[in-house]
Amino acid sequence: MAGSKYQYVKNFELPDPLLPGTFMVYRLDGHSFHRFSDEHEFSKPNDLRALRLMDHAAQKLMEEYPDIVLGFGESDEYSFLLRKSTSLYNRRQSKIVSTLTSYFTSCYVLYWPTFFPDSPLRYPPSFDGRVVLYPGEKEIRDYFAWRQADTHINNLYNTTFWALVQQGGETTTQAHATLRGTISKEKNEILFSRFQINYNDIDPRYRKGSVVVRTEVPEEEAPDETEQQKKKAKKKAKPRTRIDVIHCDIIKDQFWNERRILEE
Ligand SMILES: Nc1nc2c(ncn2[C@@H]2O[C@H](COP(=O)(O)OP(=O)(O)OP(=O)(O)O)[C@@H](O)[C@H]2O)c(=O)[nH]1
Ligand SMILES: [Mg+2]
Ligand SMILES: [Mg+2]
Repeated sequence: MAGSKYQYVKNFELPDPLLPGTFMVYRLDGHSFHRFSDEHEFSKPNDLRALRLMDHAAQKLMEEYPDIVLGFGESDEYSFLLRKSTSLYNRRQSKIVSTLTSYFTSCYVLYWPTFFPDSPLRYPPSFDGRVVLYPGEKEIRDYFAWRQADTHINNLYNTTFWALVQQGGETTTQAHATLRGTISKEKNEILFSRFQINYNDIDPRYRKGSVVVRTEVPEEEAPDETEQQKKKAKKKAKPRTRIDVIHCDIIKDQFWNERRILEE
């Protein structure tokens, strides 16, 4: 059937497949969260509620999309690694980016009241999304190292900045000036000598960001299952997994050696 005379316009919709056999990293970032965090009075330098909500939305996304093998979050952003061989939506770029971004955003809004029980949403938050393809394991390791190094740099800066303002009585302009041109060691020294803060004692959640991984669940760890559920679970070829949020180093080899993240 030829369809209607209008149908030719469909030909303007071009396919946008992502190169097969490459690693796909999908990253989203809160749109204008500088304003959003102000309007919702996020605490400075880090708002635990907001970070936990991001982590929760990331876990929900990974529950929905089994092809995501790793997540990493900091501030208003999250990165997700998809299996190299994923055929999610036939690797159609816009379909993947728009659906994942929309699902994460919906989760962020749906679970907002759980994490902000005393602070209703004042306007609808939105996130941008993108996919970047990487050819090999080295680039994937370096990508995640880049994001975690960024977490460290930003957190050290923000922690020192807000200590100068909140505890040191400096104005934000003065604090900017105090920190201009300082290296990490100097920020650590300001924190320690002026505010008795040992940077390494700060919660790893803030220093390392959030790492979301699938962990295989050994059978004895699910004690409330019935015998029938246990049998059913055993029958399944795939081991059962749990989606955990941890705050560990992902720059060194150990994390990657302990897990089979980069395997098919
Ligand atoms: N107070 C506070 N602000 C936060 C927190 N997490 C993120 N933000 C804010 O969110 C911003 C995120 O930075 P960006 O993503 O670079 O900037 P943006 O304003 O979202 O702008 P675009 O991403 O370009 O749309 C930070 O600069 C902070 O203003 C937090 O835990 N506490
Ligand atoms: Mg942003
Ligand atoms: Mg950001």
